[in-house]
Amino acid sequence: MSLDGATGTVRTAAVEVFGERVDQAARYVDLLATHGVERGLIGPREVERLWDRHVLNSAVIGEHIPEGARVVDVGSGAGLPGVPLAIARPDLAIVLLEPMARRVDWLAEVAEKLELPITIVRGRAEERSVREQLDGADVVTARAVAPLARLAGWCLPLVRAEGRLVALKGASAAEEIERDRDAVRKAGGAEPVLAECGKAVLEVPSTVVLIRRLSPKPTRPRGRRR
Ligand SMILES: C[S@@+](CC[C@H](N)C(=O)[O-])C[C@H]1O[C@@H](n2cnc3c(N)ncnc32)[C@H](O)[C@@H]1O
Repeated sequence: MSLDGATGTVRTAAVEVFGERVDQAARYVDLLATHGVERGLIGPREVERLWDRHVLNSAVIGEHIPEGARVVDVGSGAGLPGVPLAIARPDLAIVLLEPMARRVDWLAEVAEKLELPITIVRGRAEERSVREQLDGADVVTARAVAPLARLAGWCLPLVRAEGRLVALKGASAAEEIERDRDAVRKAGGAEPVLAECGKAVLEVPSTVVLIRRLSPKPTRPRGRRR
């Protein structure tokens, strides 16, 4: 399933998105299609659509990530979206956060084989030790980890004030925003914004929900009221 077997559209998109690092992306696709499937990290039926539905779809969220940002990818699993993002955007400092030992081992192997300068941390986003270690990120990314309300509660504490959560979502994104906007606000987020990315290169663009972390309100000095 390297780029040789891909359609012309996918090949053009891959070159556009990954540029001179397209071979590195192809090596990641091959790893997912072989060891990733053997180790149960990706379903066998996904192999046919690794490029468009997983790898390219993940990498294009970089459109919403500023140059040189410090990024934490929560719940990376097989490495999505963090690994394609790291390949497409070497300017980013990326941490992959994942609680399951088996998946952490896989991520470490991928990073080594692809020679990617990413950091892998084992833990859950809501754990105190993880918050202490990783807070202040410019951007937190997540795909298929939790509904928006829970995701905001887990991820926004890791984001610096005025930084953002970029959540890759499917067709349910608009409904999730309607349902969860109050919970997002309580978790310290601004109004969630629905956006598409990869429109110029993908047949089906990726849908993301963007949530800015609000700055804390200044506290009034006590005892000064007249
Ligand atoms: C359905 S998988 C999605 C993996 C990957 N993001 C993807 O799109 O293929 C959800 C992942 O989130 C991780 N996860 C679940 N709860 C988490 C938490 N509280 N903090 C960090 N990761 C979590 C799981 O271990 C799992 O790897």
